[in-house]
Amino acid sequence: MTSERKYNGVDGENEALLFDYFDDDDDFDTFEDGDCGCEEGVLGFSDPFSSEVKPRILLMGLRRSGKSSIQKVVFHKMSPNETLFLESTNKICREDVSNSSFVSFQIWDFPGQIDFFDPTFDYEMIFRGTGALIFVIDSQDDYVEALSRLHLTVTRAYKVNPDINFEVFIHKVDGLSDDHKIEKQRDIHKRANDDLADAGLERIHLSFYLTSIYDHSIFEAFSKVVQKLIPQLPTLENLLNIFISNSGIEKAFLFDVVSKIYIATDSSPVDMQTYELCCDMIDVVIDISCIYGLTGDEVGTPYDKESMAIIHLNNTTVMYLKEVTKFLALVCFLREESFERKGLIDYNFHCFKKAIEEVFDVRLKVQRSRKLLSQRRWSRQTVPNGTQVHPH
Ligand SMILES: Nc1nc2c(ncn2[C@@H]2O[C@H](COP(=O)(O)OP(=O)(O)OP(=O)(O)O)[C@@H](O)[C@H]2O)c(=O)[nH]1
Repeated sequence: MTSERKYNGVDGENEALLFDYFDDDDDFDTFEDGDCGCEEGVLGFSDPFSSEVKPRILLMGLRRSGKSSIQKVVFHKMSPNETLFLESTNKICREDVSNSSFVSFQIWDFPGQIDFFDPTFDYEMIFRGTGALIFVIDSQDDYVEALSRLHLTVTRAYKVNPDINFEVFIHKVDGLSDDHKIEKQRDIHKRANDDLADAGLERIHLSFYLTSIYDHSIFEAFSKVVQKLIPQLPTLENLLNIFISNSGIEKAFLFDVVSKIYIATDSSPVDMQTYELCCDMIDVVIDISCIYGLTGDEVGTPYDKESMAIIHLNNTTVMYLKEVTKFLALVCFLREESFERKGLIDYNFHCFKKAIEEVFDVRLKVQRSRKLLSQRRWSRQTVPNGTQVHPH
């Protein structure tokens, strides 16, 4: 479930517009449209008391590095081949992703050609509210320019907000052999870190991922980026560890069904094949349910409380999928002999699900109390006839 909103262009003559929108020191998430001088619907925060500040993920990199394709494939189910026809982005595109209470963030896709460090462009405001900055490097192209751009972006961003997670996607690796991939990663890793060391900024941590939209690597990389932004991650991992160790399960993933991002898994290592099998299983469940699960004129994903699936693989492994919440599914791998105790697994799953609901509840309560607090703050700043008084 995604909603897309586009900003006015920021290249050429429109650059100053963006500066105007952000021309304030406060976090704009709490502003009404009128307060920050933005065009109606541009920022579109209809609830001025909203305390939910969605983590912001920026997609940056040179032109044609693949930023828009990544966004379209991961969040719009666009097939990789269709991205060949994507036009170059000439506006900052913001997208709200809120598939579940846990997976809730904004993605900002930056046009490759903007002069990000133009003095009229308020990059400080953008970096201040950012949780993760994904820098996409086209591995099939010469990456010298991309590396210097990465260095410039990271150092500026770090100055404004040292808490940003810097994620480097070494992208389009589908055309490279395995040896070549590793070699490229090593080279890019070394050069990027050497540049930072030369600038005396060794403390900046860059994470590197080999990605392609033509396989599951892009979903896996995005999963890891998103997981770092989920404050409840250790709790979720802990719950999954307890669940699998008491149920004879070998591996379990908590998936966001729509995007196929896994938001948590137990602490055993993840291998790519297992992850791919989970994604395929989700596709099968959704496809079969779409064909046979809908009764009439219903629209949307036929994923509900009844959704579950069991697949027996030919290597004595069983895959078990169950609905956890409206948007989340648990996908488990276990041996056939462990699956004989399905009753126990289902009971443990019931307890696991309840625990997840409790984690959601705590989050909701925190949000409500924050909202109440900010409402009180606003009403104190408002005189009886409703005119707003700006505090000095
Ligand atoms: N081989 C390969 N091609 C890719 C991959 N990802 C994107 N591309 C191609 O790269 C080209 C550029 O992709 P875009 O998504 O438009 O790039 P962008 O970074 O958004 O470009 P700008 O909007 O100009 O900044 C398209 O033809 C895509 O099909 C990938 O993983 N592998």
